[in-house]
Amino acid sequence: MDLDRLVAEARDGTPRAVARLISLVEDGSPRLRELAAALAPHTGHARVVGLTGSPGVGKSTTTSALVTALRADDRRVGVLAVDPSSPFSGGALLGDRVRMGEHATDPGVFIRSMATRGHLGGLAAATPQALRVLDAAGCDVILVETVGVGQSEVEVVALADTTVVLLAPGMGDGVQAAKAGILEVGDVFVVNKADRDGADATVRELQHMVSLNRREVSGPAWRPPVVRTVASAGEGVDDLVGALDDHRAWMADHDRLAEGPRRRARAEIEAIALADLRARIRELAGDAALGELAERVVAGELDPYAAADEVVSSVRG
Ligand SMILES: Nc1nc2c(ncn2[C@@H]2O[C@H](COP(=O)(O)OP(=O)(O)OP(=O)(O)O)[C@@H](O)[C@H]2O)c(=O)[nH]1
Repeated sequence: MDLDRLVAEARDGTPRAVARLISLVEDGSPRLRELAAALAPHTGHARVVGLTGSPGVGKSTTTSALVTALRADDRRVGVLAVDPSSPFSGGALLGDRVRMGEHATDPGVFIRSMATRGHLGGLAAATPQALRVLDAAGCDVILVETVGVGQSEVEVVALADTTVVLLAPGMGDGVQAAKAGILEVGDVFVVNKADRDGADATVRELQHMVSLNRREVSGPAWRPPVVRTVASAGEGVDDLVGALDDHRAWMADHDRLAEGPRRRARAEIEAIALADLRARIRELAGDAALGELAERVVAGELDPYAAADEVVSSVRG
């Protein structure tokens, strides 16, 4: 496979090339190192918006409505749906095309879901790599959507430049959000299904929680807005786009635009390094040396920390 040609085709906006490159990422291809080098000169343009929220809160509907709004503004859009709990790639799943049906044939939109079947560094490494593929493909905005609100989902959306947390009235979502730690990562909060009873109460509860949650910071702090939407009717979506742009502008004004890319790079480097170390330790596991260390720990001659020190120093060596 000619990687340079694939990258060139992806840069021309060929959906098949983009899809193949993301598959390489997903599968943990041995050529990822080469791919990272080939993509590097063509990245750094896209802004990444993460969306998270409980199942059923309206993430897909909101994402789709956002795509419509961004396309009306002639921005090229990537959508990456990440499911940390699923071993299945959605790349070829019908579900995506159904979910994003109206955008499936728009050449200005790339839609892709991703699992990390073979990727050693897991999502922390795979997500930034997939984002770079979409960035190189010329996306102005990439929407990263996760399924659910568990810890790993929160970690994924926190890799974004702007993180959107969605809630809906009457789901006890505020409490759940606090538990899952998503109040800390939210730059913009959305109360979707604002056509339902209890929307005002949810907005108030959220505004209160967000104000309590504001950490002591030395410099000026961004105040996360709470936006009301009825995504299924497209209502409030322009306000959401406005809030995203406001956050972007605020970050630019405060010289903080590099924070997102830096966070992604850190997560990626750490994940790759850890995966590499783990692989080397596993290699050692087949080795007589590790068996010997285990024997000595069992016999009480060595404590496990000292044994681990020996493993680490032999991996280093
Ligand atoms: N009343 C109302 N219904 C909505 C609104 N937005 C979405 N829905 C409906 O809520 C249901 C769930 O929406 P999805 O967009 O699939 O929700 P999701 O959060 O992506 O759900 P998962 O895919 O399960 O994570 C669908 O039937 C939508 O039509 C809204 O603003 N008001």
